[in-house]
Amino acid sequence: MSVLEARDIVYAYGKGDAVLNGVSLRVESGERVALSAPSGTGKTTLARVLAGYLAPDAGEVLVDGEPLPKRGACPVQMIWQHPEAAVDPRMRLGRTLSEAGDADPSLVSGLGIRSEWMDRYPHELSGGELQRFCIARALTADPRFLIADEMSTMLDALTQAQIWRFLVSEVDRRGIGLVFVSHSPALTERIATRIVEL
Ligand SMILES: Nc1ncnc2c1ncn2[C@@H]1O[C@H](COP(=O)(O)OP(=O)(O)OP(=O)(O)O)[C@@H](O)[C@H]1O
Repeated sequence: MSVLEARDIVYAYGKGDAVLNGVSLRVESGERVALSAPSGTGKTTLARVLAGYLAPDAGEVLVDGEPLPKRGACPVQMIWQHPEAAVDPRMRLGRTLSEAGDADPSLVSGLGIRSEWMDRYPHELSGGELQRFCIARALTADPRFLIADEMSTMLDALTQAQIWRFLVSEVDRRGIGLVFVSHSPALTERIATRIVEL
């Protein structure tokens, strides 16, 4: 079992007021935790801190008691709201995916990724198709925790349902801890094993 801990996180953008002011969170493998708070209160900021994209001004993020590694695959992977901003626009998707390692064929097929998409560039795919690649990449990195920040907000209802169904079965099967942000109470209710109010 793994534990993701955020301890007394303080974060301010630039010289502004702290967006996060002493936030702590503990998530165990197998949990699916929804972060809930009104708009603008720092859910996305916390997600970025948890995945190591932002360094906190104070406090620490630990996985099994260790800080996130500075090099190599991060045990905390993030899935972003806007997949087009999360991939290199000049790289074919097959190469983007392989950068995380050799993707398991069952992962690729389970996410409905078609083989002909591998040779395409990001602008040649829809947002939903691209998000499938981002999820495949995050899972191929073999994370212990996954942070999903409004990952399906931009997608149609059918794609949203497909992607979530697959992701939940995959994190449960692998014992990955999931932290997610969603503005949909129905989705939160269905997916979360625990809701944390920031
Ligand atoms: N890059 C940035 N530079 C300066 N301020 C920022 C930046 N990103 C976010 N903020 C500010 O930090 C605060 C928290 O933003 P954040 O996106 O983390 O909130 P959120 O809870 O995820 O909001 P929402 O639910 O609307 O997505 C907001 O006041 C926002 O304006």
